[in-house]
Amino acid sequence: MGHSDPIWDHKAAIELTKDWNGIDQVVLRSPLGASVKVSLHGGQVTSWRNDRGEELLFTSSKAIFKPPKAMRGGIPICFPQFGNCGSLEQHGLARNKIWTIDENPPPLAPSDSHGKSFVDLLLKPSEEDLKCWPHSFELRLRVSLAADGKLTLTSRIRNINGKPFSFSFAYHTYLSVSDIRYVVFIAVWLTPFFEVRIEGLETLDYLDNLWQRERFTEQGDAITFESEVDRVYLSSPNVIAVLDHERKRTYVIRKEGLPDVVVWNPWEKKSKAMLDIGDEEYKQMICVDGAAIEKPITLKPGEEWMGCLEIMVVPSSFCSEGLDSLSKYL
Ligand SMILES: O=P(O)(O)OC[C@H]1O[C@@H](O)[C@H](O)[C@@H](O)[C@@H]1O
Repeated sequence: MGHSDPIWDHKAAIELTKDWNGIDQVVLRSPLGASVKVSLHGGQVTSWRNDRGEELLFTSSKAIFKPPKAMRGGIPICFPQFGNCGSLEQHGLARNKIWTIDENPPPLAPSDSHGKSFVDLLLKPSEEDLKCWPHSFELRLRVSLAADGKLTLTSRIRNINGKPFSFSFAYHTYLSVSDIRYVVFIAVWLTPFFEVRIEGLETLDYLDNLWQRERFTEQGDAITFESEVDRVYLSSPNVIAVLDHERKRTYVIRKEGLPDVVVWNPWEKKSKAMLDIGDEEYKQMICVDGAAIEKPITLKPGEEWMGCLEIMVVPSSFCSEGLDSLSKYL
């Protein structure tokens, strides 16, 4: 755990508390009052607030905060499997395990900690895990909060010894948005625009989980929401944006080592069938995950992979500044 700015009070920046289940969680704070909560259950970020105290991640009011299942919201980590593409439990084992705090992590680039509050977590397989997935790995996660409120998650996966292994990975990021169904009419153009849209995935190929992972090509301008969506966009640009006109804010997302983007919203029928999400809550959330799914990552003994996700929230007008311009906030 650390904070690299000696002027900022270390104790105020990082606090170890218990979550609702009595499981350890780490609270990171920025000098201006932004905060992040990370539970040792799953290494899951469960809250990210800006300096006005507004929650930026979605958590279901019906979320079940009880191990061994991950709670519905925040940023669960999917590893070593995404979805049900494999023999493991849905989305792999990492999100359902108790992680530890890594007091002595191998160094990262100075930019990963400079001016930030951060914590390093570690997951190693138990004997039980090795029976389901017989690979010696170390999964390290650094969660950091910058002074300007930017959230960064850096994961490193190392093959400790033995045989090569392959895995998929995703930061299953639940963003909190205004009603995704809303349409606004701009008087000048008289064209309907959705209040919430994703930019950066136009013209990409995607695998549609609602069509047995068949491959399609995105035709629309920006991605908007009118029904259930469950897609893996392939080989996307490293910066994408989620615009929320109603709340006048844009999530700018940059990823490294994570070529794919999962976009998921369960919509009405599926939400009603799920125990841990309110019937109407699908309107207030979208999952936009930085992921490596289509081409699993393979590590030989001793090799390490790194996947990083940065999210910044910036005030926005209705018209996007364009992704190149938005990148300057990261
Ligand atoms: O209910 P879970 O296991 O958290 O998964 C939620 C959803 O996660 C998405 O990422 C998957 O693409 C969906 O198919 C899945 O339904």
